[in-house]
Amino acid sequence: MPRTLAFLRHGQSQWNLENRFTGWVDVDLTEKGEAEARKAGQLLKQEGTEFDGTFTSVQTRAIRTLNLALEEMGECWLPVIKNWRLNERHYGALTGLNKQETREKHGDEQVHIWRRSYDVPPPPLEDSSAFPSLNDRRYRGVDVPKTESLKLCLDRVEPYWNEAIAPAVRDGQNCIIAAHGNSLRALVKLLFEVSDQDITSVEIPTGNPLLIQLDENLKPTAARYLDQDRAQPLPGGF
Ligand SMILES: O=C(O)[C@H](O)COP(=O)(O)O
Repeated sequence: MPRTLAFLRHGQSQWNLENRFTGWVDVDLTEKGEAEARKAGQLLKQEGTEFDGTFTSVQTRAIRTLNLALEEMGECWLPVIKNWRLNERHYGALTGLNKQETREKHGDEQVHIWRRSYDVPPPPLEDSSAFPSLNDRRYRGVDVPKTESLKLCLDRVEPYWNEAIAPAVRDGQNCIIAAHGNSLRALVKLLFEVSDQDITSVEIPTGNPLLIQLDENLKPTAARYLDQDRAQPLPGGF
């Protein structure tokens, strides 16, 4: 029995608009981001897939994107499971900084390494940072990272895939995963078996559902973005 997964990156956030490194800071969607989320819901509805379950992070921008999409789909009743392991990659000491100003200060190459290399994390967030997550009660009992490369992000996403999402999919459920640019890149790397090198050029557009068909071994057999005008190249020849 084929299974369908929909990966949905949250719509534009306030700090996407301001071009700031966001990571674990809980910024909300802009009006454009809300519209992107609704459009994603319309596209998912047109597609006609019957979804059984949904997963998201504990960050407002992903949760609201999912809720707005489900509202458009007329499927607000679907179960939603939230887990910090689907959060955005932690941007360490870059958190809150403007991406262009950071390029001007450290150079394009260094910033590209921080943003897209597989295993080079940005410098750690300092304890004096204005953006601590440590005391946030949603992270009680969580070993809150001080920085993460994509590899470190995958290291905490993968157990959640194995323990929560994969069993549901194996069970025959079609699932939506509403998350973030880098936690979804981590899942794309895992599912499509993308090399450490090739994952550096994978970009996932905001609010554009990526529909993936999986076989019984959870190997992708087809994948496409529902909004083809805003699609990005996919790994694995899809
Ligand atoms: O956390 C962020 O700043 C964004 O959500 C993802 O940013 P990136 O494209 O710079 O990795």
